[in-house]
Amino acid sequence: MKKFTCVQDIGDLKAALAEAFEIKNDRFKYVELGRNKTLMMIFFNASLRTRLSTQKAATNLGMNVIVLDINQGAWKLETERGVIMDGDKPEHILEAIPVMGCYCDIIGVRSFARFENRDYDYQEVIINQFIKYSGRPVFSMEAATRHPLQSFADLITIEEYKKTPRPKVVMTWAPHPRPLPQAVPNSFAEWMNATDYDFVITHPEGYELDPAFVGNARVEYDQMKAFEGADFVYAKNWAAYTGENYGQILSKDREWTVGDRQMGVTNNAFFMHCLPVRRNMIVTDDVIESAQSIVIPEAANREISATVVLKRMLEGLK
Ligand SMILES: CCC[C@H](NC(C)=O)C(=O)O
Ligand SMILES: NC(=O)OP(=O)(O)O
Repeated sequence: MKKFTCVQDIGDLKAALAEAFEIKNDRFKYVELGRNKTLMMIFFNASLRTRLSTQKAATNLGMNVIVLDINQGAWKLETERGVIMDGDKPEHILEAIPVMGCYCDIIGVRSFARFENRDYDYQEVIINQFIKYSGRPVFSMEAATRHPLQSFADLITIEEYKKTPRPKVVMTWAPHPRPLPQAVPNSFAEWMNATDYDFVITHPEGYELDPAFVGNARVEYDQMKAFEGADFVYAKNWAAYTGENYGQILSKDREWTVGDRQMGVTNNAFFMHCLPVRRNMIVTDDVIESAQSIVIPEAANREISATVVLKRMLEGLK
C-alpha cells in the first residue's frame, strides 16, 4: 500500500474487515513488522483520537514514532508555488516535505479543508504534495475531503454491532456553532456506498454534499422520516458545500439535535459519532449516555483501522 486516502485504497472490504478482526483478536501479532521503521505523523490541525490511536497502532507494529504539529514549533510554511517569499513564512512546503521524508519510512498527514476556495480544498493540494514529494507511503489522518481511518473504524464498528446482514444506516446532519469540514460525512458516505447496507443521508435543504460522495444514497430532508426503522444513526455537522455557500453555516436549528424524539422512531438504533462532539448541539446528553450509544467502542476501533493500514504499508516496504 503506497497511499491510503480513500475507500478504494483498502481494496476488498471483506478482506480488510477480516484483517481488522484478526488484529483486534491479537493486536501485537505483527510486532516484528515495524522494527526499526519510523512513522512520522504531521498535523496541520488539532487531534485527540487520530493522534493517540495512530501512535498506538504504530507501537502495536513495533514502529518508532515522530509527531510534528506544523503550527507549533516548525517554521510557518508557504504552500503556494510562485509566491515571492518575503512575508512571515521562512520555509516552503516543497522543501519541507522531502526533508521530512528523509527522517521516516511512512507519513501520516492531517490537513483540513481551509474553506477559502472549494476547488483548492477538493483538489486535496496539501496531501497530494506529500504523496508526490515525500518519497514515502502516505496516509490521510483527515484531509480536506475525506477521513478514511475514521470511516474504516466506523465500518468495523457497524459490522461488530449489526443485528441484520443489511442494516439501515442513517447519517444525519446536526447543528454546530462553527463551520465544520465535509471530510467525515463525505468519507462515511463513500464507505457506506461501498457496502450493501441500506444507507440514507438526512439534512436540511442547502446542506447537500458533493454528489460524487452521495452516490446512490437516498437523501431525505425530513429527519424523522429518515430515522424510521434505522439500525444505526451516525450524526455529524458539516458546513454547506454547494456554490457560494461553500464553508458557510446556513442553519443552527436545534430541532436537528439528535434526542429521544428521533431515536424513538428507530429500530432501537445504535448512536454513532466520530467525536469530538458538542453535546446538546449534535446530540442530547441522554442519547450519547444511553446504552445504544457506541461512540466509545467506535473510537476504540480507530486503533484497529490504523493498525491494518500501517501493517499494509509496512508490508509494501519489503
Ligand atoms: C474528526 C472530526 C474533526 C473535525 N471536527 C472539528 C471539531 O473540527 C471535523 O468535523 O472534520
Ligand atoms: N475522530 C477523530 O478523528 O478525532 P480527532 O479529531 O480527535 O483525531
